[in-house]
Amino acid sequence: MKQLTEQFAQSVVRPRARDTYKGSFGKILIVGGNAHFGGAAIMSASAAVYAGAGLVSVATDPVNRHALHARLPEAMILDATAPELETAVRQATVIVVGPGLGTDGTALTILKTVFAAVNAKQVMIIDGSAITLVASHHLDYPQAQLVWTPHQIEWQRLSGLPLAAQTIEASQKAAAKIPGIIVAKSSQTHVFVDEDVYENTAGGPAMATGGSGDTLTGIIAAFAGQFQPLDKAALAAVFVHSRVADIVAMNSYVALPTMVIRELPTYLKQLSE
Ligand SMILES: NC(=O)C1=CN([C@@H]2O[C@H](COP(=O)(O)OP(=O)(O)OC[C@H]3O[C@@H](n4cnc5c(N)ncnc54)[C@H](O)[C@@H]3O)[C@@H](O)[C@H]2O)[C@@H](O)CC1
Ligand SMILES: Nc1ncnc2c1ncn2[C@@H]1O[C@H](COP(=O)(O)OP(=O)(O)O)[C@@H](O)[C@H]1O
Ligand SMILES: [Mg+2]
Repeated sequence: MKQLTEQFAQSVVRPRARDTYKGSFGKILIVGGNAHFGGAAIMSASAAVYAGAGLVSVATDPVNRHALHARLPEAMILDATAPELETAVRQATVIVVGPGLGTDGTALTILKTVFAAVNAKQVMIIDGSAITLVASHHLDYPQAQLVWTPHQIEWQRLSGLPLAAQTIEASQKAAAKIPGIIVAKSSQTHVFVDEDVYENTAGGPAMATGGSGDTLTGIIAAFAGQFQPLDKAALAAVFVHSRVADIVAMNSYVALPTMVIRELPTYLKQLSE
């Protein structure tokens, strides 16, 4: 098993080249946030912007429009149920689907539209409700470069492994049957990439608060848009998310997602130097 360390993240997060523009750092589309879980999409999008993504759009329930614009004017917005969703998916380089999407009929229709529109060159991060929908509706895996970010119950749904049976060996076996990178989140997150297992060395119980996973999706998306190859970008994102939470937790009982997001640019600057 390999360890995810700061040294590794440092090798991925490099200073920005001078001859660049916003299009150099990824065009991210976040698909999520129904009328109840708008915050999840806002946290994912905020994390993407603060982790350096070039352009971020959010396809969400229109009820979230004002909240998103007020919290994050850097992001663009579209109605997830409108025909523009398909075009937005085609134009993105990285798509996040699932944070706060919900699991009702509308959510399923949105997810199917996204899966049908992606192509093999695009990166897609599948999280939260989208994982639950894939498992419960036995959806075909989409043709894209996939990163799955299940928590333990979502991993149970996707892999069929009950929580108590989720040993590293069993999870690795199950991960091998699913295309893409699996970020199996828990108090001890493991990442499965091809034959390799990576163990996160950062993070702690201050992260046990709603929205921590939504935040991780935005960081992975931003890194996928900025750094290659995808496996290194995703691994570095997992470490950075937890490390920044540890830094916040030095002076705070809980590492709220909004606090972690705010600290990202400072930590990334230090890491890149
Ligand atoms: N502010 C917001 O809008 C938030 C929206 N969220 C969204 O809500 C949707 C449902 O996500 P949930 O994860 O709550 O729902 P799930 O339907 O996946 O529920 C998980 C259930 O399993 C239980 N559980 C036991 N062990 C667990 C473990 N190790 N990790 C996680 N759950 C464990 C929980 O108590 C819960 O009852 C997702 O789309 C998610 O993105 C959440 O991220 C919370 C914050
Ligand atoms: N006790 C803990 N120790 C370390 N990391 C934790 C702990 N509790 C939660 N986390 C991290 O917080 C995140 C929670 O993700 P998730 O359950 O999907 O949250 P949400 O859906 O509410 O955003 C994961 O990255 C997980 O590893
Ligand atoms: Mg989650």
